[in-house]
Amino acid sequence: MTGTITADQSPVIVKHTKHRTNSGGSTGYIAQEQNETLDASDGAHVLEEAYSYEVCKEIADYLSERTAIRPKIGIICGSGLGSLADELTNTDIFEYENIPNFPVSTVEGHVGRMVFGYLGDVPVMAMQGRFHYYEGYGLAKCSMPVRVMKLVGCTHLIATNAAGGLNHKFKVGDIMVVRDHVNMMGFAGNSPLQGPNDPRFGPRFPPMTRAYDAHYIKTAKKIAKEMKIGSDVHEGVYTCLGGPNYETVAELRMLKTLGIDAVGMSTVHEVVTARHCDLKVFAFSLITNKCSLDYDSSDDDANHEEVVTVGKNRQHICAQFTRRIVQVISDEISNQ
Ligand SMILES: O=P(O)(O)O[C@@H]1C[C@H](O)[C@@H](CO)O1
Ligand SMILES: Nc1nc2[nH]cnc2c(=O)[nH]1
Repeated sequence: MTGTITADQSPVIVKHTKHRTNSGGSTGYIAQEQNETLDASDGAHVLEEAYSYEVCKEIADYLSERTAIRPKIGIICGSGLGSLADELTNTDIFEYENIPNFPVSTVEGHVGRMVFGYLGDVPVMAMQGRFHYYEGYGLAKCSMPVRVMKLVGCTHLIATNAAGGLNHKFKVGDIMVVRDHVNMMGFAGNSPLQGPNDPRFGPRFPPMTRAYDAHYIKTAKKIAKEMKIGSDVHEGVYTCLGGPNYETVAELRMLKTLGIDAVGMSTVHEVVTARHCDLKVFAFSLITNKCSLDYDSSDDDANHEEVVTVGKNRQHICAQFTRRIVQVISDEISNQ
């Protein structure tokens, strides 16, 4: 049975409230409609969009009240990888536009719906479409669904993305299991955790040294061998840039020098948010294009059509890979 939950079943509409964090008297942790720039006399501070614990809880409750599926694993489908969610059975589907306070997906290859269902026999919730900074959403808004997953009851996040390969060993269509990330946007002072901290989600200063669960990295490589795709599956370091433009040759050379194996426009802030609220994380990149480190190779400019096409071509293998990891995680959760 597949159910699509429509807007008319939605009594819960929570209005975002504009709020200045320096106005005193409250936590300053209230959802905002849009970025609000305070002038110099107000402290010359630009506020990010933030969703309060209460608003995230309302979204989580909205979903949980409309499905009987109780997932422990949340999945984010990357560009061209949305068909992962099409593999789910017995689904309850929520269009983003019908979920109170949810943003909408504006990128081709991101359908824009939250799908609850079963991958094999494991209940999961999957975002068929994520939110990117370049769409005009702040990082807190891009990552808000991760907190919703936590409040729905998830203990694990699987994040997938399409990325450009910098490591010369990577071929188009390969999978890079994310070993670690470099938070370039964080270096520039942009974090999904910016603003007042709500300890119900997690601590003010969360560690990131073990952001990607080493056990699942090992498990994924074992699964790859069992699937006889061991030589197509690598381990590496991912970084997210703001986009939407792809990188210059000089930027790519710099990233490679920094030890980065794949570059994209997502995932890092979702993982920071997930670790803040103590979700275990597994992530992988589908290498959809090789990054040009050479000015003469003008025929291999990155483009989104190629990204989505490679995603579609590799959807079957990515879905199988994900399904097997989900099964292992689920077995381990049951045996705890
Ligand atoms: O959502 P992901 O990170 O998979 O999408 C990547 C980054 C950009 O959104 C897009 C560029 O082609 O693909
Ligand atoms: N930033 C970035 N994102 C991507 N997503 C897919 N390919 C790429 C790429 O080459 N660069």
